[in-house]
Amino acid sequence: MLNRLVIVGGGTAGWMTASYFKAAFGDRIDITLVESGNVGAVGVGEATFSDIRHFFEFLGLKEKDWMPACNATYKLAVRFENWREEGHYFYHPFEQMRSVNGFPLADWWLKAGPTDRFDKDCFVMPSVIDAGLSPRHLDGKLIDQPFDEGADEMQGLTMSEHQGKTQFPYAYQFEAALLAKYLTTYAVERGVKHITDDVKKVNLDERGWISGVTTAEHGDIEGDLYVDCTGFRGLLLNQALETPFISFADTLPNDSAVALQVPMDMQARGILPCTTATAQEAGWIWTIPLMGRVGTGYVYAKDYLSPEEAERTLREFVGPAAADVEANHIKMRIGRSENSWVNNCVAIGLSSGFVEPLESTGIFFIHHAIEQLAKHFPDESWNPVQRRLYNDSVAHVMDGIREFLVLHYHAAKRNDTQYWRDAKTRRMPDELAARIEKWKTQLPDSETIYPYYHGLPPYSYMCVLLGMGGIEVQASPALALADPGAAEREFAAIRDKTRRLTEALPKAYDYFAAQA
Ligand SMILES: Cc1cc2nc3c(=O)[nH]c(=O)nc-3n(C[C@H](O)[C@H](O)[C@H](O)COP(=O)(O)OP(=O)(O)OC[C@H]3O[C@@H](n4cnc5c(N)ncnc54)[C@H](O)[C@@H]3O)c2cc1C
Ligand SMILES: N[C@@H](Cc1c[nH]c2cc(Cl)ccc12)C(=O)O
Repeated sequence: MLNRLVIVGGGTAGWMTASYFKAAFGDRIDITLVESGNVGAVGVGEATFSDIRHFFEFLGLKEKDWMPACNATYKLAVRFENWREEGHYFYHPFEQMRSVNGFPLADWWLKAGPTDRFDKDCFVMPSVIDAGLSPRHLDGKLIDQPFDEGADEMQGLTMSEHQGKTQFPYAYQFEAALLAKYLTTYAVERGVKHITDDVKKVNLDERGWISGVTTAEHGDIEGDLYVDCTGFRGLLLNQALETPFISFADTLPNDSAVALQVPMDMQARGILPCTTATAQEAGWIWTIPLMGRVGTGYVYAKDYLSPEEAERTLREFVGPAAADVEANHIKMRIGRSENSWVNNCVAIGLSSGFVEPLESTGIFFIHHAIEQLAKHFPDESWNPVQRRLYNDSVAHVMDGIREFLVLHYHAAKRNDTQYWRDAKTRRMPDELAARIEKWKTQLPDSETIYPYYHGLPPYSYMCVLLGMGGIEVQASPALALADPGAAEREFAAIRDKTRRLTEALPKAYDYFAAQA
């Protein structure tokens, strides 16, 4: 029975992988994780999809177990600021689009004669976020959602099995290094062997399969399946096995970032419970509120901006609080490995692929890859069909998210710099151009978005199209014949629920302070 896993790399990918497989297979799997004490983790990666709750549920962890240890907060949406024009913002929330008489409410919104805030008219959460509120009451009760932690609907489902059933109203934001540290303890307590050392050589047999890794001080480490969690360098998959990397640079130009971890009195500042993406002259700045600090960074294209200019802009954006904070400059490898599982090596995390952090998808990629590896875990036959099924699923998720991110830049109305003008004319994935033509006539639905599971529902595409404002969309002609009464009642119900929640819910900071 194949049951010896050797994981190289101890960032978020390495420790999520180690923890998950110990939770999945217990003592029936032998896991060694080796991580360098000299080569740091990338040091960012703080916001998630709401699906990450399946990961913590699978590990048997409740929010109260891990959130305080990771300075974590809730993320109710991504807030896009200044993507349409200066001063405009909209949300991409974790809230399903309601449907009236078979048409999405956004379609009725278009027919009714749009206001400038489709999100506040069609969803409840944007107003909850604007008010800086928590989605849980001080007693921990979640706003009326169909399920909560530990509910039957959460048990045993992978993310892909769960999508479309119910939409949990929030995701998480946490300090990446603290999560890796928390998961290290979780994994080592359950038997993972942790070695701090540098892998100096990846040894291949005559077939080109990995026979072991040689470390600087702990000799050779041998296993059955090797998991490359070495980040952008792809030490095992891309370097040792020479697996080609497919660049997405022709459609996603942002290849650089500069990050700051800014200590902050969050009680005085207050917590806006979302990740904010503020458009800039040559990219965008993320702002992620955590307990005790703010994570922020400028994601940009080096063809349009130098690292020095990016850092200067970021420091001006943050203000005096950034004065004594050291900047972390990062070169991002944008794209994906041709295959993430080759022979007996599987890459998970940045070593597998990455598409810039605009919608916080890096950790979603890790979680998806882990679930798929558990699903397709090999036996002695090393059935190539398992590898093919795995590689197809991982490639689809990355290719789908790539399309979704490219849509953001093509749909953004602003055109005040060469960067934003080029965003309109830059090549896009062939299929996306065809999809956009359809969406100009009919809002996205499950038939017209990227056809394979990639973690996003049609309403996410509606949010981008209606929020960014650069692509004209129209209401379904059929609505001209339909009775608007039901839609009007739905809009009124949203306004009523918004009023009740914004009157009843606690401030986000107050909720977390009460849980501490
Ligand atoms: C600017 C930026 C912002 C991001 N924001 C988000 C976000 O908001 N949400 C999100 O989901 N994702 C985000 N991501 C992606 C996220 O950071 C990564 O998915 C996550 O950190 C996982 O990284 P990793 O573990 O694959 O690699 P890394 O964190 O780089 O870890 C690599 C590991 O390999 C080890 N290593 C390297 N070489 C050797 C060697 N020779 N021997 C032994 N060990 C070695 C290192 O010590 C380290 O432990 C962001 C990425 C970037 C670049
Ligand atoms: N499965 C993802 C899809 C999703 C639905 N809404 C959002 C909003 C944002 Cl900011 C990211 C992702 C999503 C999930 O439920 O997290």
